[in-house]
Amino acid sequence: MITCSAPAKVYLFGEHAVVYNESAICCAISIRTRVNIEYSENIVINSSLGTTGIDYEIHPYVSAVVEKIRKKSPYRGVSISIESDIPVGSGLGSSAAVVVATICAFNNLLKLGMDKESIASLGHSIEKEIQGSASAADTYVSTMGGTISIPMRQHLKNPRCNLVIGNTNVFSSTGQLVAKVASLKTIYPEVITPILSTIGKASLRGESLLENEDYRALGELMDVNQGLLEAIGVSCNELSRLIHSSRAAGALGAKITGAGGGGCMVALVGNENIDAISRAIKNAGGVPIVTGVTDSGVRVDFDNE
Ligand SMILES: Nc1ncnc2c1ncn2[C@@H]1O[C@H](COP(=O)(O)OP(=O)(O)O)[C@@H](O)[C@H]1O
Ligand SMILES: C[C@@](O)(CCOP(=O)(O)O)CC(=O)O
Ligand SMILES: [Mg+2]
Repeated sequence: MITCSAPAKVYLFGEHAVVYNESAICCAISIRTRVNIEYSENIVINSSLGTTGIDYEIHPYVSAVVEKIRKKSPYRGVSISIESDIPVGSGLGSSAAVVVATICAFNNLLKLGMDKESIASLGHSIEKEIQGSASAADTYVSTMGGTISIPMRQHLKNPRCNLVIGNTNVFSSTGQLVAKVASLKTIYPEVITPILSTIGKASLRGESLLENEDYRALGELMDVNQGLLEAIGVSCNELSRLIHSSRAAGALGAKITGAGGGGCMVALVGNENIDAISRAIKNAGGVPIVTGVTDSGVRVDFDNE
């Protein structure tokens, strides 16, 4: 049996815009998905979503990994069992974490010799295939850990601040939200393209603010980024309520993380305000998760093969 795990992520800047090659800043966070794998007679995939074989309805991402790896290196069967602390369909990159941890598990079981760059790259091609179109951000950050600017794939300083996430518990599908932005961009290219490019500029400015540890300005620009996400139609009442409540309770900045339309927001928070902001999120109907950045990307947790 082999167990590999990979982290969730939040976007400080740049979701959606990054799909169009604009800049983004992502942080890997200390919430993980673990994938156990062992040889078996046939293919079994077990998770909180159900127990299946190759099944693109229930387990599209894991099924795609199983089939892609089989083409690279044929094997008879495996049993895959997934345990995850990452809420599914909520903007924290559960799809990327499960893809990357599953590839890593195969890499060790079948001794494929893939390095982290090739794990991230195969992960990205699978996100693209299942999601329709996808940036490299989620799979790259989940593979490498830390704070990373995309598309340059540069490691940045981790923010020395807390991240308080608020989950609306409203499920959203990344593929659908990405398609919604694509459709707006096709209908109103002269309006939507500059918004996406302004998000990219906020992210680039965010890189130097992070370097200088100017968290007040970083938070202010995260709020600007949120305004632009509202403009492209990826927020919702529940998210806006959590975002405004955490700002009122003293967050340095607060915005959606990930695809939006439900799922999670993230607030940048100084030490003194963690409790007040968690309470504000709860009172506004959300579930708070206090977390921080992890440098630990995908890793092998257990291997007795
Ligand atoms: N623990 C898990 N086990 C199996 N599949 C998972 C798991 N977590 C996520 N997935 C897959 O990822 C999909 C959600 O991905 P997505 O819509 O991109 O949302 P997000 O990545 O923001 O959580 C799920 O519908 C499922 O196919
Ligand atoms: C909206 C997007 O920028 C991020 C999606 O993140 P998540 O799947 O909602 O965690 C899409 C992408 O980068 O592929
Ligand atoms: Mg996803």
